[in-house]
Amino acid sequence: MPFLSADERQFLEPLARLAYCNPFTPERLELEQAALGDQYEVEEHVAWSRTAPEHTERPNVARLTKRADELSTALRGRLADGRSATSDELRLYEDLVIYALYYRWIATLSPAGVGGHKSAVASAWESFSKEYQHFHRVPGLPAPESTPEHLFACLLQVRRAFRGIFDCILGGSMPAARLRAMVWQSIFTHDMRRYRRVLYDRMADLSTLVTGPSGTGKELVARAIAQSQFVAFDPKTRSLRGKPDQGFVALNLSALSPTLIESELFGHCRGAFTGAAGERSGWLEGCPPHGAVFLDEIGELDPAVQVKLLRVLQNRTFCRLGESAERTFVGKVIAATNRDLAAEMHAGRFRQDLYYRLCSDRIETPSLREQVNDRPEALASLVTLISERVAGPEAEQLAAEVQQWIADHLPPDYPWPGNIRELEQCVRNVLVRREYAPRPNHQTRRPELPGWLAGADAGELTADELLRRYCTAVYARLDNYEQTAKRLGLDRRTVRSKIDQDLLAELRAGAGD
Ligand SMILES: Nc1ncnc2c1ncn2[C@@H]1O[C@H](COP(=O)(O)OP(=O)(O)OP(=O)(O)O)[C@@H](O)[C@H]1O
Repeated sequence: MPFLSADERQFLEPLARLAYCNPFTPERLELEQAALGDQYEVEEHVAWSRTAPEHTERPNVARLTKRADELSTALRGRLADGRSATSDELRLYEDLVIYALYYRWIATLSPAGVGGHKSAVASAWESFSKEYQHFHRVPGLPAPESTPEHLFACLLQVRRAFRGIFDCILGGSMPAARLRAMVWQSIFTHDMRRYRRVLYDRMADLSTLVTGPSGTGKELVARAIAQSQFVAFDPKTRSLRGKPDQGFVALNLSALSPTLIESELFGHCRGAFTGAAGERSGWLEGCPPHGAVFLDEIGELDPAVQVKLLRVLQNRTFCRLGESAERTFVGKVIAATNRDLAAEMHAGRFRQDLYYRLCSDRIETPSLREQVNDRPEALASLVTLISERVAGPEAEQLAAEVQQWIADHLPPDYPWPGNIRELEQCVRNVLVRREYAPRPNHQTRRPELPGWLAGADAGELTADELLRRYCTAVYARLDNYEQTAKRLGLDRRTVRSKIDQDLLAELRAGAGD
């Protein structure tokens, strides 16, 4: 008698593929349907879109997990009774156990557990490892492909990635759904089995380039990828070997001069430039193996810094400004631009070798207009989701007011040049003033450089003026002398003496823009 009945095999084969599929693609629904057969319930919403409930709350998933639980127990019993199974049947058994354990222990983790909080992770591990041993310590069963701690770390990562993408990247249109699926693929590739076996700690070698118009979530995507990187689990301390939410730093390259970019990225030693009173480590140095440095507006990077960045991507080495000692970068680079980088390369403004190095993985964020053209209701659903963030329990009423305002005042083909950022602004404006004033010639791209740096770009500033403006700009952001001094590697008194009060007032007034 075969180890698996035809009916069990019919359930297990799609389930094994389901355990490793991209949850943001329609393939997931097809596999659920194939596994459940007649029991599959057609759901009102397209389940892979953002308008659907979280997958643990879906009736089809509840049916699948119930059957997976029952079957894993039954099959374990058969193995313990000495029934022989083919290698293919054993592989299906292993995938079934992974699916069942994920839904029993990982998918139910609290947000603290998903974020890597020690006690929540430790208690999930306790239950998980017990069950894991129960299903795998069966006489005659070959050792599974992964150790329990590695599998646990991978499943926690899957959960972190799912939550990060599902919660942050909004939109119920096909382009938004495709974006979520692409972000998932950037994290795990298209082959999650290979990822679990060999790629999990090599993904930092692949840089990601995010392109798309301003305000479409490029930084959001970068953050979701960074916080979903693999973090190993240590069974001795029963904790993760790193904090998943503490490895993301973002640098806006259009707002800084080449020297300041170098200082921020690579760090500097004492005296490397005027005002560098002490030494300071840069973002590359402080980035953990599971972290990422986000380089926004990469298309505006000065050619001299492009060369140094290429070296980082090729050899993973760099030097602090003013030093010759080589240091190593262990994280991932994620870059973004709303420029056409290929055109920049053809025009000779962007290095070809750097371009190809950055393009190993590309993601394109869709404009809001693209989303609305695909599905007109996408606008209303985005307004609702944004209203939930802004007004909490009063979201429904606010969303209705905003939609009414949009219908009364904007043409149906309004282009939303500022994309989702602009829609957020519109929701907030209607909340506060009951109206929104779109700019007639809304600038979709940022100016080349902010006003406070324009003189530097033209080569008109003295080093002291540049330092004054930079100190003021960083102070305007941090609002604290101590932290500004630390960030800039200067002493507190120097920072205080450099603050330009007029510029500070100007920057503060423009902060809400
Ligand atoms: N798909 C999205 N889902 C949810 N929020 C979004 C989305 N796209 C953009 N936003 C929101 O819009 C604002 C701008 O997003 P973000 O900074 O990531 O855009 P960007 O493409 O990096 O813009 P820029 O090119 O101007 O730097 C943020 O408040 C973000 O939360």
